[in-house]
Amino acid sequence: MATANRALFMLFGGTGDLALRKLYPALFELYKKGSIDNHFALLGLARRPHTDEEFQKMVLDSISSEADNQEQAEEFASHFYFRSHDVTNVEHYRALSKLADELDKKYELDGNRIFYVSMAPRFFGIVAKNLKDEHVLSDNGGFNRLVIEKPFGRDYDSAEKLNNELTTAFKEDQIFRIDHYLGKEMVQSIPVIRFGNPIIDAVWNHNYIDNIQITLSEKLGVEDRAGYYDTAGALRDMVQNHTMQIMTLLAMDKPASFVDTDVRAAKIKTLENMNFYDTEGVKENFVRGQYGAGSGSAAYRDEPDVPHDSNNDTFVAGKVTYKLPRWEGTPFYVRTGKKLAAKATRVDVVFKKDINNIFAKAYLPDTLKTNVLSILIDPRGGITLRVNVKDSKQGFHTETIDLDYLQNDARASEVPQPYERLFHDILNGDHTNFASWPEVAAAWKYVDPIQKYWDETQPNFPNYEPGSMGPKASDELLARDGHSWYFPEEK
Ligand SMILES: NC(=O)C1=CN([C@@H]2O[C@H](COP(=O)(O)OP(=O)(O)OC[C@H]3O[C@@H](n4cnc5c(N)ncnc54)[C@H](OP(=O)(O)O)[C@@H]3O)[C@@H](O)[C@H]2O)C=CC1
Ligand SMILES: O=C1O[C@H](COP(=O)(O)O)[C@@H](O)[C@H](O)[C@H]1O
Repeated sequence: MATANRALFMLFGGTGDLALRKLYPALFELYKKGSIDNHFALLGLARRPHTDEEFQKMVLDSISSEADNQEQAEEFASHFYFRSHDVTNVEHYRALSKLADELDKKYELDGNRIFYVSMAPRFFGIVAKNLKDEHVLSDNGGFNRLVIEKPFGRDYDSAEKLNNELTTAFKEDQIFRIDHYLGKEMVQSIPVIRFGNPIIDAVWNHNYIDNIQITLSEKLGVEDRAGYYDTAGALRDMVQNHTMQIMTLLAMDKPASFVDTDVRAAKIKTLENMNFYDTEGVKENFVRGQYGAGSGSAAYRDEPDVPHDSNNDTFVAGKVTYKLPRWEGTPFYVRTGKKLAAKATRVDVVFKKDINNIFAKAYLPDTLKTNVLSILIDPRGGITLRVNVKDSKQGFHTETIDLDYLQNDARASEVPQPYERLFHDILNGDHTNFASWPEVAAAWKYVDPIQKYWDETQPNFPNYEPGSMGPKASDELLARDGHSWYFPEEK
């Protein structure tokens, strides 16, 4: 049985989509597992008024598919309180402090407070400042932790400004920047696959690895999020954060230990050692795309709330290289986009082929293929290793087989959702699965010149069909190096 943690959660944006769809179900899972028990309370905050009872009803509805015991669900929901609160109104914070003290006393929370800001990013800084200035932070020996949703800025300058605002009120070790991909089971498995297996650890370098491919592809389009997405685009929405975090876990040198400070140090070194591109580099190494219409599906420019002349990117592919000796000459290809052929988050590690192929000399055609280690993240976790074997026919020929591990239904249903894992880490004060400021800063410094060049040049959009794997330029990017995307695999 896990040790229960005590805390008061203050959720700014407590009636919002994220809170109701993801955060309350995640907390309920922790409650069912005993990671939080009767010593917790959650104060939901938003402008429109609701009674505690109405709010508890919203919470009950939001956890209905996780609840197999109504009594337990109601007991959980009874820990939820609501206050109408405008985050821009300083006076509203004064009442919060008193209420927090009362809840602290009622539930014996040891003064532990978690401030979760789940609202539009323009409010992140002001909430942090007001919490500090209006003395809502606990001062009786408990912890104060600030959780910030994405996006963390829209370029380096805005991210730095936001970070300065946050750090006038909270110290770096009190800030948890959410990247929900870091809460995914198979993303967290990457360091174990690499450093927990000597046979993999030993070959994880440019001597053996030809290239690494990272794909975050979605079947869905922009849906109803054009207001945000059309001002962001795939580069900001998916590359600066999720893709870079996955790539960093793949590229980092072995941390001194797996405690959060050591993991962060290894990640920071990796991010700061990417080869940052100038304009020529961007032109050569990054391509963008936007989906057009096709097979009954609307073009991006015809989606609700998208301007008809939008040049926003719904697809990005790029080639990333490092200054690290481990990766000399080994490119990392990344790709992400909407309205693609499949929902697939995966890593394909393509190994070098043995140049001294003794079989080719003796037995005619060279049918050996490269070894490929695939780490499957979504929709189903798994690992596949492509290896060469002798086929079963007369004579001596080779074929490839896949050594496959795919989570079965039972295992998949046990896997905690990302927000459940991340809440667990926040309660335990573990920063391993959260981005530190230097990581965020380096990622923005990498992405900014790409975005700048794209903002200054006219793309030829739309340039890919829904249901494809993006524009032709994405394939050409790899073809230039004599490579091709491994996924979807040719069978
Ligand atoms: N929804 C999602 O799937 C995802 C969301 N995110 C991030 O999570 C955050 C929240 O997103 P989401 O839940 O979708 O947003 P919503 O628009 O659904 O919710 C916003 C919440 O903030 C409240 N709010 C708005 N203005 C104020 C104010 N001035 N003072 C107090 N409360 C206010 C709203 O209630 P009221 O209007 O009553 O004040 C509502 O509860 C964003 O940073 C987003 O980028 C990240 C990944 C996925
Ligand atoms: O952060 C985001 O992620 C989702 C994709 O997340 P996933 O867990 O379903 O892979 C993406 O659709 C969204 O645009 C982006 O903001």
